[in-house]
Amino acid sequence: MLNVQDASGGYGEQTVVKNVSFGVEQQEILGILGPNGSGKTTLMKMISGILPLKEGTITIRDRDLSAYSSKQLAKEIAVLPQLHSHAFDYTVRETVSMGRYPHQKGMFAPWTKKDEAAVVEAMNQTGVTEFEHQSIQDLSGGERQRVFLAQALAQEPKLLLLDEPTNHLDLSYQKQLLDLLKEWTTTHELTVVSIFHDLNIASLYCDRLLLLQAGETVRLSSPGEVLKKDIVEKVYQARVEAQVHPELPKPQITLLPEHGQNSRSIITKDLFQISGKHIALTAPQSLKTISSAVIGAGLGWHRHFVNRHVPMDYECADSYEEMCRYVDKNGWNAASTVGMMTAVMVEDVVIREYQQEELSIVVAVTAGVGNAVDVSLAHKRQEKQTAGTINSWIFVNGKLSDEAFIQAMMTATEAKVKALQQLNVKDPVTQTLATGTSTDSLLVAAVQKGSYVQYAGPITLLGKMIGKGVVECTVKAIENYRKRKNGS
Ligand SMILES: Nc1ncnc2c1ncn2[C@@H]1O[C@H](COP(=O)(O)OP(=O)(O)OP(=O)(O)O)[C@@H](O)[C@H]1O
Repeated sequence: MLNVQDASGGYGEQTVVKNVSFGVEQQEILGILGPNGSGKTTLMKMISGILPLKEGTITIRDRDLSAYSSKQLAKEIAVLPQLHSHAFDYTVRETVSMGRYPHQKGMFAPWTKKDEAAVVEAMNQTGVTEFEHQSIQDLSGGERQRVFLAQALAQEPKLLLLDEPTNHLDLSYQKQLLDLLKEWTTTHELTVVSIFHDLNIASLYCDRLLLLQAGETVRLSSPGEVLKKDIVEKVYQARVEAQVHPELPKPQITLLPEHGQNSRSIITKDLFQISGKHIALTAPQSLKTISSAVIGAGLGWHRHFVNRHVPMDYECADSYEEMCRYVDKNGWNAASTVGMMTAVMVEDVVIREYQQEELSIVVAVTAGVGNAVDVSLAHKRQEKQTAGTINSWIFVNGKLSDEAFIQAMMTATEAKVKALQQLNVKDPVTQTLATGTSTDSLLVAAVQKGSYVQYAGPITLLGKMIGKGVVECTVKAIENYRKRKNGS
């Protein structure tokens, strides 16, 4: 559709865009990214024919840009420039109707049914029909932006050039506008080239990205290949992290500000509060967590940690909601709490501290083995899940990588199995060695300050402490449980 070959351009003597080459397929969305002043708008001006090339060629449908008359070009390309505050005193309908100009034959050409249909569709699709008879001067920035998009769409272009289209739009209209463009690429065979400052929006909606720096191409590829931590950090001169999107295989860039959580918070045994109803810990600052808890599960940042006693026959249609209510009622905020449940007596918890070199951890375990399970034979069992019994918490006074968080979960799980072996705990149904209970839960939480921990497998510094700590605490917690059972 569009082909840019070795294109250079700029203003007067100054060459701003240098030797840029790329092609855009029909129905593709190409995003142009780059820091302020990197030449994005200049390149757009070159593509739309406003700014002549100093070198190279640009073709649209294999025909050189210079071979098109301005009216012919307007039938192919529509441009939505960056929104400016000034606007003429036209109504919304008049403004959108101007988009039909390239399709009209002569000054006094009749307004055709096709013109009317294109204007109505464009206004409907962009949600501006309700303002149809209002002056665009009376609209908000976001509403005006949608009117100019409607004008561009009414033009029925094959190629749409956009400069920061989501500027001024709230989240909902950003999504609507970009969903609409994506849809038009298939329904109207539209091709889109758009400048973006928001890297994450560009990642979500663009098929490919062109990243510019000082007028030159840094990279031209899929979002996954362009939005890499090292590339973005170098080009934008900012600390970032590239993370996964929860639903799509598209990277999302998160800024890492220079201000972090200030003081270095250390988790110690003294922070635990144990009552007959629960074990609770409120950290001085939020901790990064990974857990399989009832609330606050998965990856997150949490400040409150609760392991709550529930009766053996606890049954609730929505234990998540019920647990949130319990946590809120007790004065913690459910959104910042990792909450677990256990049927064992919480007074029997075992909490111990471990330290090696610069690194320290606190392990807390509540354990009961009434519903112990041999995972290898669990497929033979039919009974329902009951409240969790072996709940393990591991607090790390260090900074963990993502790998370390996951390896810490694995190491802790292996250690728990070892504790059950040591005590010869059996699955009461199969009479084979148990590997856990039916609903065990695990938390790894880290202060994310101090010693950096890249790995947490069994023979790493952290892994060794987790291995020793979880085995010792689990064994002791099961002994406490057995003592109470035999004693009662
Ligand atoms: N009309 C002009 N005359 C002279 N120089 C210009 C003109 N327009 C832009 N420039 C210069 O060209 C360079 C690139 O500007 P351009 O607007 O293309 O950057 P950009 O990547 O779109 O920036 P931004 O993200 O800030 O919109 C800048 O150094 C700018 O000062």
